Amino acid sequence: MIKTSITVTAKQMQEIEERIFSEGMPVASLMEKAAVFASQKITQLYPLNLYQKVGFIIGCGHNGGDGLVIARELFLQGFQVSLYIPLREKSKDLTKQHLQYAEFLGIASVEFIEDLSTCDFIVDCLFGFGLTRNIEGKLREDIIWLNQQSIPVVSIDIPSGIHTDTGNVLGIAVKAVYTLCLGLWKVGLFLSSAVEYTGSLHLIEIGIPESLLMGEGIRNDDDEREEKNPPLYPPNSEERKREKNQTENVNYSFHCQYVSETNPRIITKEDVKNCLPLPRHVNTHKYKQGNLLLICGSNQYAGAALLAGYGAKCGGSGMITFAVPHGLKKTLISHFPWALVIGLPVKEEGTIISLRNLDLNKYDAIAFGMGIGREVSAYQEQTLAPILNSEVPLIIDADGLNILAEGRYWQTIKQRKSPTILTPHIGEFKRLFPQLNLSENSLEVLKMASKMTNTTILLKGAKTLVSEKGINNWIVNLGTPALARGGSGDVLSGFLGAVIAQTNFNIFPVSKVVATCGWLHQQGGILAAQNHTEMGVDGVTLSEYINKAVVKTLGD
Ligand SMILES: NC(=O)C1=CN([C@@H]2O[C@H](COP(=O)(O)OP(=O)(O)OC[C@H]3O[C@@H](n4cnc5c(N)ncnc54)[C@H](O)[C@@H]3O)[C@@H](O)[C@H]2O)[C@@H](O)CC1
Ligand SMILES: [K+]
Repeated sequence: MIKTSITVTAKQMQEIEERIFSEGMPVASLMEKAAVFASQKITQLYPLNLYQKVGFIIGCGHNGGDGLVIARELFLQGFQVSLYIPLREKSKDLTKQHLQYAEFLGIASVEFIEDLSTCDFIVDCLFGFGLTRNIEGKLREDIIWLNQQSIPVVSIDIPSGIHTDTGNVLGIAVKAVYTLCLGLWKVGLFLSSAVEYTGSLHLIEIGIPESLLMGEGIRNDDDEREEKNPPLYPPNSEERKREKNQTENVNYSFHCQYVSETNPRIITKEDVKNCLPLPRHVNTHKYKQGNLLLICGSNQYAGAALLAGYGAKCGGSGMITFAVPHGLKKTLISHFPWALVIGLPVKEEGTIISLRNLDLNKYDAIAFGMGIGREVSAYQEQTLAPILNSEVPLIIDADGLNILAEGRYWQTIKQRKSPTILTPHIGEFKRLFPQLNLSENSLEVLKMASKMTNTTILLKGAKTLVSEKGINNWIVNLGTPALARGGSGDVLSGFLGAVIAQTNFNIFPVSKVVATCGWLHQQGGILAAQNHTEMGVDGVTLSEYINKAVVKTLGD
């Protein structure tokens, strides 16, 4: 269902609702529907037998109107309801009407927010997508007070104070335990500045017709599934490489009158299942299952090469070759007896100084940079330059990104015909693109960066974002702080490399496969933390759980 995966801006949501209203749906009916469904969710989360006293913070717009309908429903079910209505005089007509009826029913209003201090939970209906300017004055004080209480807060549509499009905090914002988003996901909910405010996210289905969201060019999962097992090619055939690896702005997103094709989609479990290189063709062999080259490690950071190897192991590629400092060869072989290990020359400090005469084009994917050390930068002409000139899908991570940040190779990258995937965390992103201000609007900045560099960027953070050339954009709506640990990124790069090596980009857009890997990486972290706590998720454990995440996802 496209409704559960698309994200919208405030303007797009307004336009969609305007259309629904212009086609005959009364505004009050849509509000009633949204709020009644939201009230049902609230009573599931806070059943009356356990939670009797509920407070509402009611704004002047339709978010406040929703709040009054929810308050009415809960009151009629027997909850003790108190309303705090700081902007009463400015209320919109529909909100006023619901207020009048609430008062008729005898629902209590309180004068100060502090009067809600004895509530079992509070419902935040101060502002929704109509918030346009910073929250100031008394309202600001109210939200500061609210955030200091230990009373759980449920935000309706979006935590009041969060910008619907950028996720930025407009002065101050409510910290919710749950956010019940109405109808369609508001994009700001998934952006890093909003993450600590939203709590657990739930989408409330309000019956927005799918026909309004569909349009020409939608590629649905069934199309993809049919094409998933294309004819098998002889190994290393030039024809296969050309077909498989070169993508010319393939755009698999939807075209809809109201939602831009560049709006990010939430990667779903179904997307993930569909993008995995499974099931394997019965007549396959190792060179048809992806030939991955990992160029990684230094004497100082040998562990990064190992962790990339563990990540690659769970990505299932048919052949894995490590190109590492020759001093690491024995260690690598002892961990990965099934892999080929090529020793490369190093300088005294233990960093790779040349790729010797590696035939890079014979691989199906290359992952470069994990633990290579910053000193490798001095040898970039012998290391990074030939890699960028290869005609192979390429993943660049860690110190590989730090070399890129020196800025000499953007032109070469832009001209690459095969996919280039960058996997920075926020600090690396800022070093790569010092001219861009990530905190202003992280999504738009990411889109801009991937567009101007002709790359796919996976931006690591509390929520992972993926943008391919600014066109195909994805949000990974899963995350765990258990992965905030050295080595998690190396595992991801290896895993990505192994999956990318098996992917035919004529069938799946790079961005979707990258988001799939990001999703499984997080899901692996979540499952690992469930069994080992957030303290117990080291890189090796994580890699085991990525495989468990694959098994669980396929079984669900
Ligand atoms: N469009 C619709 O009819 C529907 C909207 N729904 C609800 O309506 C919400 C959007 O309603 P609105 O467009 O009325 O917007 P809001 O309820 O978010 O509030 C907008 C009001 O707040 C005022 N305002 C904005 N920033 C302010 C600030 N910093 N300080 C003080 N006042 C400020 C505006 O002047 C306006 O009066 C959604 O989030 C959702 O909860 C749902 O009921 C479903 C139907
Ligand atoms: K709200």
